[in-house]
Amino acid sequence: MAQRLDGKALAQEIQLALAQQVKTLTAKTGRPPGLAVIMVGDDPASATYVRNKHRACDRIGIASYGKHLPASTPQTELLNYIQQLNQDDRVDGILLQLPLPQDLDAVTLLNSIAPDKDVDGLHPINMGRLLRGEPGLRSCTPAGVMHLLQTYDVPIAGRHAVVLGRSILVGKPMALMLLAANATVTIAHSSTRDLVAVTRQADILVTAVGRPHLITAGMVNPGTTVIDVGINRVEHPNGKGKLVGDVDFAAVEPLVQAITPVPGGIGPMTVAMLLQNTVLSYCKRFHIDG
Ligand SMILES: Nc1nc2c(c(=O)[nH]1)N[C@@H](CN(C=O)c1ccc(C(=O)N[C@@H](CCC(=O)O)C(=O)O)cc1)CN2
Repeated sequence: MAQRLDGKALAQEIQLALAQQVKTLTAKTGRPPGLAVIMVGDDPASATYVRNKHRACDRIGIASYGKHLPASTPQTELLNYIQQLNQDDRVDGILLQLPLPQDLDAVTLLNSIAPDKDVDGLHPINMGRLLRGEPGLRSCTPAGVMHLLQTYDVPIAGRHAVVLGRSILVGKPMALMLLAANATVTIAHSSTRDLVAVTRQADILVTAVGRPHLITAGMVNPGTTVIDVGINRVEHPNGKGKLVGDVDFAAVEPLVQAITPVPGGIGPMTVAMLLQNTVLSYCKRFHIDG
């Protein structure tokens, strides 16, 4: 049976350590780190994630700012609000919760966040730094995957990592982070031919597609570490919703080296990395070693 990589437990450990660090830092500087989360519209899943982010901030002593705005909010109003937050000295991190309502231009809005407050790591400057192997704020989900792999001593250097999905939020930065850790990286996507042949070669398989049961027993090998980034809500026969990843967990778990569950895997690590990025950004602004 595979080793379960417990993201929930690791995220709790990280938050505990951050709480201690934030306490010391706040006593030193006289103000806590600040995070502004902007949510636009009423997507119920996003509302849950944003609420969880505020709660996590409260738990570890980060001050929460930000707003919940109606879906009808004009682009210019949002741009002005982001500018205000860019200039607000209490705010070290700004995050625009995705997805946005269709009428808004997410790229322009994300690009208007000051790069040194971009705790989501999605600004072209931070993406460029990742591409060039320079220090900078890293996207939270792939950073969480790397942290989990490193904590569980999963070998990366020289191994074949297959990343399924090519989004800006996960797939592309994930591939770059694995490459920076000296993996041989393949990015597979909807046009990849013979996907099974590709995934079967993976020492590390990261799937971030958003399709339940995409990864089946025939797509892995006994040495594979499977990282499931998918978060899909499916109907359970009892009528209640259930959260599943991209992997057919019951079928794949007995066949592989290690695997992350959903829930309890990469989701909680994403929030832990967001808090860590906020503290990093704060330390940088105060010229303190983080
Ligand atoms: N601006 C961003 N938007 C979005 C991001 C992001 O990183 N930046 N990621 C996702 C949503 N997300 C964080 O925002 C997120 C998703 C899931 C979880 C999580 O902890 N999931 C739990 C289950 C929670 C539940 O029951 O619903 C788990 O997997 O165990 C945290 C954060 C899209 N948008």
